[in-house]
Amino acid sequence: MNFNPSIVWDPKVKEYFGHAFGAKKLQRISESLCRPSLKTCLRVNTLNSAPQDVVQQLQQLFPGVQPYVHPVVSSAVIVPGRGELQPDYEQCGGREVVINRLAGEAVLKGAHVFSPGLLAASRGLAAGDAVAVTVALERRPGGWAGVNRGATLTQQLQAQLPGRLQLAVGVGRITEGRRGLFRQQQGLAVEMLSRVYDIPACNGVLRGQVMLQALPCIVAAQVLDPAPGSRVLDMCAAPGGKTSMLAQVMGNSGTLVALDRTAPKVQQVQSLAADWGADCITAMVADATQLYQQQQQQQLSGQPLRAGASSITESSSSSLSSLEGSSRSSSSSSGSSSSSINTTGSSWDSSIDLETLQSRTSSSSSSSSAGSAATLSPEVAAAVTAASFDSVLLDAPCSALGLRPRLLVDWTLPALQKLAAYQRALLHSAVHCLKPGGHLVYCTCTINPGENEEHVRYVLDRWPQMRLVQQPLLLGGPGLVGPGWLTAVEAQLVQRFDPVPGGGSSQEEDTMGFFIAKFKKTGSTTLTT
Ligand SMILES: C[S@@+](CC[C@H](N)C(=O)[O-])C[C@H]1O[C@@H](n2cnc3c(N)ncnc32)[C@H](O)[C@@H]1O
Repeated sequence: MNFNPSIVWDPKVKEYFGHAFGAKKLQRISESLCRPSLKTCLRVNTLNSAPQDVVQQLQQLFPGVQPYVHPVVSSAVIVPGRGELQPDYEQCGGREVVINRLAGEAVLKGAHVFSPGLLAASRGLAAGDAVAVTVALERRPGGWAGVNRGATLTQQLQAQLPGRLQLAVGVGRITEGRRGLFRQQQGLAVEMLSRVYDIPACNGVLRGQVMLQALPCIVAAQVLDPAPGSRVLDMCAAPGGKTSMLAQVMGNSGTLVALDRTAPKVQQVQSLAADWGADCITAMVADATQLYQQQQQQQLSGQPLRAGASSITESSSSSLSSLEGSSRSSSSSSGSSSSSINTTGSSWDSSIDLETLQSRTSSSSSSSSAGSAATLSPEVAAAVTAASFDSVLLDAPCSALGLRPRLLVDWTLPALQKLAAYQRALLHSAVHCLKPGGHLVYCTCTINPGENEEHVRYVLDRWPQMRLVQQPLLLGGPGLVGPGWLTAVEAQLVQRFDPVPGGGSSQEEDTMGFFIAKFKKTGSTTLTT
């Protein structure tokens, strides 16, 4: 048993990324993506706590660990971890539990195993037994094809799950005997005794004083740098990490409108705002693609906004849901966009627009209203008017191909292209809501140039009023240069964090993959641009 994960890319995605990064760098990225960062980052709520005090409290919570305040980002505290380690599987005497991918990724970040993550276990386990914990990946060679939860790890099942032996994540102690383990639907199932990575579990610690937030996310909010008292729009806000950071930068003064597309997500933002005492935040349910589309349609048809229009619900902003679902199938129907070889020599097609996307997604689901103009509630329409924000943050829903650790990637190129079309619709809204003279920060947690540099090119080419500007805090490396991407000068103005140790501008960083661009709107735009 060992820990020897590898990312299996869809061949076309691999070709596209190989073209962007080169084979050697893609290999390095792939190796790091399946491993956790050894530098957990916590953001301190400087509205109520001093980073040095937080360091002292963390030292007491995690004896032997040496947390420190980040040398550049003073609101960030870094908690170092260790790995790779070699747990002693001998002590388990062949006893094993198999867990699913999400549970496996959580264990790599310092969690224990909870009941919903359990898939299978050896015969005859008793409460308190030490067990080897292995991970079975769905949908991939050597993965499981539908193991029933609660299955006994017989020789036959072991033979069906050979890949798990290279995904052993540690040794744990089970809380119940075999039957009890699977009877319970929630709660602790395996208390981890040793893991391949020793990462202090910081989730939920010092609530209200700190929150787990990757360093590039903190940088993104600092880069927007909204002035106290200004009007700020966070278009895709939940769970609210960056929203709360923006409130911090604004000194909790001014107006910070935070949107997300469903009520439960907006509640997450509200609850975080309450925990952090950030009362400049107004969180609202809205489909941010509609900020532009709806007003454009109303202008074209001369219709005022319908009074009493219902707010956006999950079903009415389902274009993204159906799109996310499509990433999990490699169906060629989702690829009906003709992938063409473009000038960069790769097979990325940036010509799909949201209308095409919506007509495709709505035709695949008759109940979906994705193809129709969803309505904004009158409250949102009143709060989010055209050209009224000093600063806009678009932390776009993305393929998350920078998040670590990630044991499985199932994105296809057509699915990534659809997602990019959706992001472009959000960019239209962002530009539309921004005041002349205002700033937009666009960021993602993906390495995919089609969701990053490609969109920067799109904005610059489409709106001459939008200029890339120098970012006040640069910890990442430059963007990608090339046709359809950036010029050498532009590349220096964006920042790209590669998800590898030393993947930013400093060898010290060990972050997730992330991308940040900052624009200034130098003149007004119209609804038809
Ligand atoms: C990357 S996450 C945002 C993370 C958040 N900014 C933070 O720092 O905690 C993207 C968010 O966009 C939201 N989203 C997706 N489509 C949206 C839309 N059309 N309008 C508003 N929010 C949307 C998703 O629900 C998700 O919460």
